[in-house]
Amino acid sequence: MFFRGGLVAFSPCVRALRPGPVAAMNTGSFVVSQPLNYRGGARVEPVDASGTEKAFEPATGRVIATFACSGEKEVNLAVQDAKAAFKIWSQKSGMERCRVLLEAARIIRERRDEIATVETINNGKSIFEARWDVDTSWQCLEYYAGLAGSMAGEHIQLPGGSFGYTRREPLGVCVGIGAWNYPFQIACWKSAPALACGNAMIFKPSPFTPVSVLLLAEIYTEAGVPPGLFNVVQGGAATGQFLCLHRDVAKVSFTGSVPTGSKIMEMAAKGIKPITLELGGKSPLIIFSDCDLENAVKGALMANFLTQGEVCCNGTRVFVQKEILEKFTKEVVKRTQGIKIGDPLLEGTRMGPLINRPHLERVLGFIKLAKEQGAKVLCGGDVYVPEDPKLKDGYYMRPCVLTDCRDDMTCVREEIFGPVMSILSFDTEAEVLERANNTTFGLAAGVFTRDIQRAHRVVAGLQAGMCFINNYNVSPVELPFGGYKKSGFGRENGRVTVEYYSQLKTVCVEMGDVESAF
Ligand SMILES: NC(=O)c1ccc[n+]([C@@H]2O[C@H](COP(=O)([O-])OP(=O)(O)OC[C@H]3O[C@@H](n4cnc5c(N)ncnc54)[C@H](O)[C@@H]3O)[C@@H](O)[C@H]2O)c1
Ligand SMILES: NCCCC=O
Repeated sequence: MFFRGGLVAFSPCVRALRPGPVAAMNTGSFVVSQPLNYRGGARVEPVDASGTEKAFEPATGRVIATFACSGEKEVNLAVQDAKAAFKIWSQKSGMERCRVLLEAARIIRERRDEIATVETINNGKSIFEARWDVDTSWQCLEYYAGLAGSMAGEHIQLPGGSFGYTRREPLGVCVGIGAWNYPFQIACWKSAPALACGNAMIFKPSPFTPVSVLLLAEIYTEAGVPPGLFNVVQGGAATGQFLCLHRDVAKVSFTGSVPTGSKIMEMAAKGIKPITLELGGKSPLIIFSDCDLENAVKGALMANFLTQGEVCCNGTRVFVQKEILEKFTKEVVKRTQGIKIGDPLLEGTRMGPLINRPHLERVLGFIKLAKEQGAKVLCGGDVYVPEDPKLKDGYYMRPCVLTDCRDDMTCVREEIFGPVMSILSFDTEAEVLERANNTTFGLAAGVFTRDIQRAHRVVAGLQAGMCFINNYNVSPVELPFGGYKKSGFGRENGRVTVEYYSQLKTVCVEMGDVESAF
């Protein structure tokens, strides 16, 4: 059996993890005992290893899995299997691929609570949020299933009855490398367009969150992809390097930090491989005094506190126009203090633990430095110890609101990746636009105003790939997502992502005689 322990303690619509009887998915009892690599349509132990890793349950600090990091031989086998599956899959029509992806989306929907529960246990985000992540995952599969049947080239008429046409062809074996904050969603956002375009994929999750992607691998198999089309290798930097440097890997799509993104780019350059980089951010959220205050406050909390603030596109630099600074800040603090922290599997919880102890300490370090640099803590920013004794070793903190912030402070310049909102005040539109853009990042940005002309004018001036007007951190899969500047390039979601997982072949057809120069 895959998951050991007692009985499932959630809604009756949840099925047991297959294969095997009912799984233990309570906080404090979940353990993974089956292999976490997936190759050729089945779970396997890697044939060689470059060390081992432990995965934790952030809510309790318990180890839930110990696994081997895949070595070069295992990576070679995964590539070999993916190449074999690619031969079959790339020959299927778009409609055939569409049907398989739709079936996978259906199974994800059916297993929504089970997947969300696994994600919550391994990542720490609340079950309430994890269900949203699962929804944006199956929606992504449905979206690209819909596009698969209509991927086509062009026909171009040439002189004398000759013509040309283009074929949109897959790239081959693509590699997906994921971060730990949205493990299941990231795997879906990469694999759905890759598979829809006819590619195979090898996915390497973060070693902090190795578990939920196995459910996706099993679901793809159940839905009917050829064995080897979607493989999982576990490991950290060394395993990632084997993948990126492999001569038979055609493309790498990476989600993670800027320093790692830069290394991926160097490795890809060696093989002239196309890459997609979804990197970090320090995004601005601009609140004008004519906004709907209630919505702006809700937007600011959405922009800062989802997944314990561990969200790449968070709007952590909250610029508030002076006239409403006091009123806005008071309301934000009141609502932040009301966020229910605790066991992430409880229905009422809205903030769980951070991913691990070192990261918690890093986030607390940012807050300490912010105070030293002159910021004022209006609420939170300290360790939280839940009353439930089983949670005492978890990595909880109270969400923090900082004020009296200046643009030169570390908390305003660097990505904290924790529940820390920095409030800054401004006077004019021109001023705030300049300050908002004064960053090396460019992932996202938000504007709250009732003035429709201003909203579009400001958004046009913002140097960010994903801009929100009068909302923040919603993820419709129909819209392209990705960054400007050091936040990366390439896009996930939306129609454009087909371009990043396919290549165009031009065919020139002569209907007459060759006109030779010789
Ligand atoms: N833009 C986005 O869509 C997006 C989404 C989620 C997270 N992020 C960013 O990710 C960061 C947090 O994630 P993280 O801590 O997992 O990032 P990270 O860069 O430390 O690791 C990301 C992944 O890269 C792998 N890796 C590390 N070194 C590697 C190497 N040398 N070669 C190949 N692979 C390597 C890791 O094992 C992991 O799977 C934040 O900066 C966040 O903003 C961005
Ligand atoms: N829901 C999108 C989040 C991606 C960044 O972390």
